[in-house]
Amino acid sequence: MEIFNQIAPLKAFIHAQKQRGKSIGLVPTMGALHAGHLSLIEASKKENSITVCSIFVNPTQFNNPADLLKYPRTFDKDTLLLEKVECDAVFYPDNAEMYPETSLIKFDFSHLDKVMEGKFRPGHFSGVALVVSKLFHIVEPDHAYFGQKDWQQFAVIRQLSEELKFNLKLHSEPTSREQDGLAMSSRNLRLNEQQREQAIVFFRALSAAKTILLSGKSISEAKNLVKEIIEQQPGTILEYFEVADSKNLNLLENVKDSNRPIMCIAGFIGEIRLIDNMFLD
Ligand SMILES: Nc1ncnc2c1ncn2[C@@H]1O[C@H](COP(=O)(O)OP(=O)(O)OP(=O)(O)O)[C@@H](O)[C@H]1O
Ligand SMILES: CC(C)(CO)[C@@H](O)C(=O)[O-]
Ligand code: BAL
Repeated sequence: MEIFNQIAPLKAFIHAQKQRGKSIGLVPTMGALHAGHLSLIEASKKENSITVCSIFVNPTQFNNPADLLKYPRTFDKDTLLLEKVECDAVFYPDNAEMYPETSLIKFDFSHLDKVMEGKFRPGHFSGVALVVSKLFHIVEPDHAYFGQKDWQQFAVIRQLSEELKFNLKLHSEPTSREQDGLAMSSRNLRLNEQQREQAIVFFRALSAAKTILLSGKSISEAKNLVKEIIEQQPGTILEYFEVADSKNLNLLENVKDSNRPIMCIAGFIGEIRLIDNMFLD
């Protein structure tokens, strides 16, 4: 497996592969890899001759400096995992390689980045869009793979890719879960044993909301139920629970107003912020 810290040699590698007619799959990550990330690598390997995984903890997408500081960094373990699944190349740049001393560009996605994650993490999606644009420019992939767990991120990147005419196909892969249902997440590494048990509350709340929504109850009844479930679990705080149209992210008051509604949740276990989501079908 090739490891690149710099853009120029990575571009030369990609160029040589493309000249040989190889297709390129890109899996952007922030490292601290888990089975969810590896499922994206597997998906890319199935459809491409060369898979590139990027590992970069992107400072411009962090609205909370403590979150950036404490973000898990496990590069040595990550490379072992990537070797094991036979990823072809890793791009592991530092901040200076990716950003000028002063970064000025900001993105605004109108409604798409004003709700849910965008509302509670101002500037987050601007930072995501900026770094993903850079990665798409550098790697020029034929396919790029993202996880359903960050559904709003996928909607924003789809808009970005359409508007900027990136010539690639985007894929959203299903959320990999622990045995008890907890969505795998790099931030789970920060949970202590008790918090790890408590963290299942978000999956439990989504599952309970799905059951009552499918039985015909209203979204406001589902919101009350979710609030109740989270309040009953000590050490946890609900930030939001919303039901949205999965394409345009309009928040719904009635599930019948969308062809494919998705329930999205975010909250804190102690100071660790986690998100999850579930489709209603
Ligand atoms: N459980 C999962 N199953 C499938 N894909 C996932 C999962 N968790 C994250 N991903 C995807 O992996 C890619 C990289 O995500 P990232 O490195 O931020 O990991 P993460 O686990 O989401 O970390 P965190 O949420 O703590 O930032 C994203 O496209 C993300 O949606
Ligand atoms: C897409 C991404 C790698 C951009 O930094 C990040 O937001 C993530 O890991 O989901
Ligand atoms: N997986 C989303 C990246 C973030 O939380 O910043």
